[in-house]
Parts: sequence; structure tokens; C-alpha cells
Amino acid sequence: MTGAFLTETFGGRDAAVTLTRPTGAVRMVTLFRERALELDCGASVRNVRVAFRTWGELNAAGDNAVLIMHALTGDPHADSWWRPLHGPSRALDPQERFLVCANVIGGCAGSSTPAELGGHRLGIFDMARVQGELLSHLGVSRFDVVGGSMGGMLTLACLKLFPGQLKRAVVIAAPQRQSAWAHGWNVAARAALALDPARGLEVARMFAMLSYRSPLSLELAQSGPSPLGNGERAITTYLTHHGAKLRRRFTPESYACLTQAMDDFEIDDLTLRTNRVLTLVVGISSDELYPAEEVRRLAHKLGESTYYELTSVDGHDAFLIDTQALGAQVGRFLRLGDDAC
Ligand SMILES: CC(=O)SCCNC(=O)CCNC(=O)[C@H](O)C(C)(C)COP(=O)(O)OP(=O)(O)OC[C@H]1O[C@@H](n2cnc3c(N)ncnc32)[C@H](O)[C@@H]1OP(=O)(O)O
Ligand SMILES: N[C@@H](CCO)C(=O)O
Repeated sequence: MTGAFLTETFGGRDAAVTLTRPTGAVRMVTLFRERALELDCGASVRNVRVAFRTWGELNAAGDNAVLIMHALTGDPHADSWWRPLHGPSRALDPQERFLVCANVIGGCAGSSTPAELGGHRLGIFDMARVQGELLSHLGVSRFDVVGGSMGGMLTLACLKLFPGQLKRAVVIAAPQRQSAWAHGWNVAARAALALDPARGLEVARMFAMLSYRSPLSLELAQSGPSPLGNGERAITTYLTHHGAKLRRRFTPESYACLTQAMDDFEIDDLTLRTNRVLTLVVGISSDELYPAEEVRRLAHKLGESTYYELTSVDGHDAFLIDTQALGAQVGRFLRLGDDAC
């Protein structure tokens, strides 16, 4: 990774976490200064900081924007974590579109952290409201929205919150609500955090990684001895590596807040049935977390939707890994003529 880096310490004596993250081109804005943001939990907050990046130019009508929603541990650097989809002639093309990607509130990549927002329970709809406010602040009148996993939930929330401003939506590997299976992984993760915030975050990432891959992908890539040559099995050092890596770039506080928001999320049947926004719903054939069948059921309930199934062995995270066919589908969909929207 190139560019400037910022090192910050979050949390108290027992849960101090030092993060080093890139800051290149990230912009900050404070929203809800005069009018408060009313949270779904009933509390209201002011002075909400949003860290975001943009690429390309907003046109005079303010209607060529694409809002990119990141997943659980993502950040505003969509050109990094979605590099194969981002760039000239790709699905998210800054030469044609004004691209915006913002860290969700409650995250730890520059936007207001849970503690800065008073420790109130944050919801996916609260996060989506803030992203909508950011677009208004930037002068956007109409937009497309794209997101995978938690980003897909945020995209579904936009269908309910901004139906008149949305042109197209792409919902990837996301459910109508968390199944007991998906919720259960997060319950176990938060239990690990409660025992020991920093070590618990590593352990939470270890079992989350299992849910983000498929049995076959792990068998193919991680079934032998570790490439580290330390006598361990590959899967052991693989999970240890990913646990330690998340601990260096994320906070237990944000992990608990965002997984709780995912567990609380639900998009109602009426919103789905009455949707008039052109929507592409993508399921992943090997997704263990949100099985393709579950995502297909969501698509069948959703008005104006098309379902596409990405065939991949890579499991839930295939939307970040197996990007060639996905990029082609998303690019084609986002280029559907505006007169169709
Ligand atoms: C969507 C958003 O908004 S952002 C969030 C996306 N980013 C993440 O999820 C961050 C975590 N990273 C990942 O999950 C993955 O790296 C992805 C999804 C980005 C890419 O997936 P893949 O290419 O299949 O990577 P894979 O799962 O093999 O992991 C690669 C890493 O594991 C390491 N690794 C692989 N096998 C082993 C092993 N047996 N032992 C130790 N380390 C291993 C690699 O060296 C590499 O390390 P690095 O990331 O520090 O360079
Ligand atoms: N791998 C993703 C979560 C699942 O989509 C992330 O770390 O944000």
C-alpha cells in the first residue's frame, strides 16, 4: 500500500488498540451540526464525522454518482479492496461516474466511532442515513448504490430510505435478515470480545474467516503443512495470520457495534414488494454465510430485481476475490440507460 499512514490508539487501559491505516486522499466532514441525527434506538446525536473518498466528477445535474458501501471491516479505500472493479473501463469507472465511498459510522476508519457517538446502539439504517446525508452535502441529486455483505444490507436500507433518489442498486451476498446461523457467529464473536477485547478480536476473526470461505476453498488452499515451515498445519497459521492482521487494523468496539447492527437488521416485506428501483441481486454459489438460496429468495420478493448467481468456490468473500465475472455483471447493470430507471 502506498501513501500516508496515520497511527491512532483507541480504547481504555484494558482494551487499548493501536491502528495504522492509510489516510491518502481521505476527506472528513462533520454532518448533523444543527439538526440531530435521530437513531433507530431513540437517541439523537450531533456532529457526526464521516471519512470518505471520491473519484471522478459530479455532473451538473448531480445525478451520475455511485455510492459504494463497504463490508464489515472495510474502509473508504474502494480502489484498494475492490481494485478489479474500480478504474477506467471497469464496473466502477471514475471517467464516467462520480464514485463515493465512506466509512460507516461506528466503524474505525475515520468516521465517528461508537464511543464518539455516545455508545448508543447503531443500526444499519442509521449508517445508511448518514451516507445519504453525505451525498446531499456533496450535491448529489440521484445515485446508484452498490455493496456486498454488510454493504449489501446498507444497500437494501437505501431502497427503503431513498427510493426517490435511487436509480439502480446492486445487492451482493446479503440477506433480508440474519439467519440464526449468521447471527450465531456474531454472538460467539462478541462473547470472545467480552472475555478479552484484543485477543477476542483475533479469535472472532478466526472463526469469521471460516464463515467467509468454503470448505472446498480451504481444502484446496489450506489443507497441507504451513508455508511458514514451522511444523504447523496451513490452516492453523492461516487463521492466526488473519486474526493478528485484523487486530492491527480494527477495534473490538467497532467489531461489536457493527456485528450487532448486522444482527439487528431486517428489511421488511412491504419495502421489498413495492420496490421500484432497478436492482441487481447477486448470490454466491458456495456462500456458507448467506447461502445462494437465501439470497435468491430475497431477490424473488424484491420488485424490479434481477438475480445473478456468481459461481465460485471461494465462499462468501468471493465478491472480494472472484471478481472477473462479478465486475462484468455489475458494470453492465450500472450502464443500463438512465431512461430505464
Ligand atoms: C469489503 C470491504 O469493504 S473491505 C474488507 C476486505 N478485506 C478483508 O476482508 C481483509 C482480510 N483479507 C482477506 O480476507 C483476503 O485477503 C481477501 C478477501 C482480501 C482476499 O482473499 P484471498 O486472495 O483468497 O486471500 P487469502 O484468504 O488467501 O489470504 C491471504 C493472506 O493470508 C496469508 N496466508 C495465506 N495462507 C497462509 C497460511 N497458510 N499461513 C499463514 N498465512 C497465510 C497470505 O500471505 C496473505 O497475507 P496478507 O493478506 O497479509 O498479504
Ligand atoms: N471479509 C469482509 C467481511 C465479509 O464480507 C470484511 O472483512 O469486511
